[in-house]
Amino acid sequence: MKNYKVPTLTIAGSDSSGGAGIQADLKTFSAIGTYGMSVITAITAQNTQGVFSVEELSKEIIKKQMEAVFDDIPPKAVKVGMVSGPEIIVEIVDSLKKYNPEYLVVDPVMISKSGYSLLRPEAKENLIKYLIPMAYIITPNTPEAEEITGIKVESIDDMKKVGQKILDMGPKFVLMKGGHLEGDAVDVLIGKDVFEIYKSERLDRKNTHGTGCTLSSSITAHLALGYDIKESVRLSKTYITEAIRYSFDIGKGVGPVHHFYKFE
Ligand SMILES: Nc1ncnc2c1ncn2[C@@H]1O[C@H](COP(=O)(O)OP(=O)(O)O)[C@@H](O)[C@H]1O
Ligand SMILES: Cc1ncc(COP(=O)(O)O)c(N)n1
Repeated sequence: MKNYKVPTLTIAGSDSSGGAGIQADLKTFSAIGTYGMSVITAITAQNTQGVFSVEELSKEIIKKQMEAVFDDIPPKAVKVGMVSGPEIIVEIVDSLKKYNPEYLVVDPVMISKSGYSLLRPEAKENLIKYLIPMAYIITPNTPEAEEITGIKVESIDDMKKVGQKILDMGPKFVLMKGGHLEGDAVDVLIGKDVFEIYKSERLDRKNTHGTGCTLSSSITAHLALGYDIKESVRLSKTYITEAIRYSFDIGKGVGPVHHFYKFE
């Protein structure tokens, strides 16, 4: 059930073309029916054809944004996306520890669909050491899961094995996304006493800019609305599948998914 008075927060990078990052997150928070807020970590000059430049914000302004939000409108659930550099991660982790939100969804954004690195290599260690262990749920795609564990992921069996390794790093749940594998689009949810497979048909679509951002924001919004983890992932898997089905051509490259397909 929608409730536009339930606050949700995204801590992520800005995508000037509106298909991924903060912009996708806020659209998703609204489409699912929550009150969306944002802490911007970095600004990208980006469109459907690629990422052309990235400028990180200072850790001071990130801290101030977190204070401003949490002191006034404590979010029910928080999502972290692009975090860019090692100092920013430390700042975000410190603030999250201080405010201790009920649900923390971590989307370990590393490389854009267009192949641009959105996480500086020297930031990987802090992501693994500090951010991943505090997540309620982390949502890696297969290349990200490989980066985190150093193990190849080429099958659903690999997703289970590597997902378990990531679970051992401390998060409560891991959602291994299988969009980069062949065949059906299969995601695997792993927790201490939880193991669920979410399968959908693979849609033959070119416009998949922002799929990961949209899925993790949808999970965040559903958790904030009171759904449990399995139901939040199930409803979000349906949402992303339909958003991909109705994705559309805008711009000259890889266009966005349709966040508001339900409202057409
Ligand atoms: N062509 C597709 N058809 C249907 N679902 C897809 C397709 N590509 C990705 N998905 C789904 O979209 C979500 C994002 O997946 P993925 O592409 O693995 O992550 P990311 O966008 O972070 O790279 C997952 O639920 C995945 O199963
Ligand atoms: C600011 C920002 N955050 C995240 C992504 C990843 O999205 P995708 O993997 O769909 O390119 C992106 N391109 N830009």
